[in-house]
Amino acid sequence: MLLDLFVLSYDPFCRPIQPTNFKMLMEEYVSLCTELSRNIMRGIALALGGSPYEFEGERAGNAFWVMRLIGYPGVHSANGSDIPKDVGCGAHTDYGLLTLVNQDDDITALQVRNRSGEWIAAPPVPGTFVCNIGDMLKIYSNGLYESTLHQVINSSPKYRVCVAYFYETNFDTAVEPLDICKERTTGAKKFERAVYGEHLVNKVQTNFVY
Ligand SMILES: O=C(O)CCC(=O)C(=O)O
Ligand SMILES: [Fe+2]
Repeated sequence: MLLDLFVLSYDPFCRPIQPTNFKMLMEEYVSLCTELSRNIMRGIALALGGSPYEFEGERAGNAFWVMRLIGYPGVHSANGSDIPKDVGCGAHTDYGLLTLVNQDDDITALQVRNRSGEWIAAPPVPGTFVCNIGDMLKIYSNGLYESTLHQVINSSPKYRVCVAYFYETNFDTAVEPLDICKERTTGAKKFERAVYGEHLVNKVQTNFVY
């Protein structure tokens, strides 16, 4: 994996003070993404047959969020034949509830694995986000929503920027299939209970090997 990574989360002291409007813009962006994610989750809760507020309160009321600003260097090759395949991000599923991916409009690098096991491109659609389902939503919905395997390969000569906003349950939340989702599937739970923070730490330790 080869990329430039900057991670923003709760800690306001981690935010750069240069350029001077960075902090203000990021805070505004995060607040809009949080509001949008909350509304998407309300729509999903309704679609699952629950109340719109199913994922609030104890479940994700005080949502944990992380935002990654990721830069993927462009690939330069003298003869076009030796393009390295490692400028990107390896195959993974996201950890939490939802991810809002805001990617450069003119580079197709994000790929998603479909049900037949093929990798298909998720080309940018200007003015839209790609919305990934995360592992916690897969568990809550008892598999009615799948956390999609995805990867990023930047084989373009251009530097690609992606801003990924992750909307997650509270760190200490114990997540298990909702009754309404069990009833709509086999009646039995397909996934064991997971504490979100433990799942996160475990995945980060196994996904990012230094
Ligand atoms: O760069 C992208 O398009 C997606 C990044 C991603 O999947 C992630 O940060 O989890
Ligand atoms: Fe991801």
